Amino acid sequence: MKIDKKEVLRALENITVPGEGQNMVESGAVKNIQVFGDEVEVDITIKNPSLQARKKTEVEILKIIHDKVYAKAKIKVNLKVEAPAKTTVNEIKGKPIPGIQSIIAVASGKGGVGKSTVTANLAVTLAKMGFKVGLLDTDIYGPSMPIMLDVALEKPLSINVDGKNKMKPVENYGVKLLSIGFFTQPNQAVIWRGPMASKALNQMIFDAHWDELDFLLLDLPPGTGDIHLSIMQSLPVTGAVVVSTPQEIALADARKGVAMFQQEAINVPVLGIIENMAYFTPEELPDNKYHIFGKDGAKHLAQDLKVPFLGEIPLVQSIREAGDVGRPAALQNGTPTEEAFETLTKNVVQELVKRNTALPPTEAIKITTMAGCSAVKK
Ligand SMILES: Nc1ncnc2c1ncn2[C@@H]1O[C@H](COP(=O)(O)OP(=O)(O)OP(=O)(O)O)[C@@H](O)[C@H]1O
Repeated sequence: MKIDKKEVLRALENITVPGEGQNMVESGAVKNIQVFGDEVEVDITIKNPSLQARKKTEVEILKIIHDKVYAKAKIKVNLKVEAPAKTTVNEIKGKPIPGIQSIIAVASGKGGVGKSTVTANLAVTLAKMGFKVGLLDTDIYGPSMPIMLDVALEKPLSINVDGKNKMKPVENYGVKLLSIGFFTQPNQAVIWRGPMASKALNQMIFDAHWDELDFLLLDLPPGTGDIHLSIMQSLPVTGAVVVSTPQEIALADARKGVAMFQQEAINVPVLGIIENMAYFTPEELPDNKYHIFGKDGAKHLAQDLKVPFLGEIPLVQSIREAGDVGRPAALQNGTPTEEAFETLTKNVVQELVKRNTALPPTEAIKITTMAGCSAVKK
């Protein structure tokens, strides 16, 4: 009996490789077929490396050739596995929050590096640029955003939306704000455990009427603890920025911050690193730069970690004062500070656009274990 190669091909068109949509001929999995009388040799390459997939492929090839071509054919299957290169892109699929285009998490490894100050200024700058902006202050350890946006004495109202009671964010300078700070007494130390905090955060996200937003900024608590994991678990974060000063100990923690977002279980794209307090410029000597905390530390860290460097913000007395009186410095007109925040904000938006064209949407992350997150307290 002489087997016809074309018949073998036709037979193989009836079966697929496990996990691949097209039949194995169409998908290109079948690389070669050789026939010698009643002997058939099939070379096939599959992507799925599991033993089950390899066995199934082999058995199905034998079966279909025996069924459709020749019941006594002597068949040899040469199976090769070529798993696709593991992508470093975000594999997490998106379940976006209706109406919210992008969620940007602002993190810092170390406390006090100016993460909240930078977040508040990013928010008002985005609003000045005409974007619809929301800001969620998730810093359970020290929610400072109500003060920075001068709404500390206000409270979110309850409104009815489609028959449901929703929390209406407080708004100032074109920025909608919800903060843990609205629900605690001003001098009350908030010592919340992860699950409590995450419940409150969930309410501020899903039981709030944010309406349409181009950007929702998240002011994360400092560090890389379980609250961060809780947030990543419940929110489709589009990208993260990490704020650091150029100082060595801040940089070491910023490195941990970047690593936290990049670890496999979280895998949120890092849009870049921001250097705050990059240098000091006295008001009376605006051209002088004193690198109090070191020079270009965060820039070098960004290069080292191969993430974008988003810009530097100087240490300026008026930035601190503006934060204290609740009118972010970026609201100034025509000052170098306003300019610095504008450049920074443009860079963040640019990186976000790049990210959105390169990667799929981020889904709320399903973390089942905290293993691998070295900074998580046991
Ligand atoms: N560029 C800057 N120039 C001057 N002062 C600044 C600057 N950035 C931040 N500050 C001041 O530094 C202090 C700490 O800033 P901020 O509260 O924003 O830090 P943080 O990183 O959010 O802190 P934490 O996360 O620990 O609450 C504040 O008093 C703030 O006004």
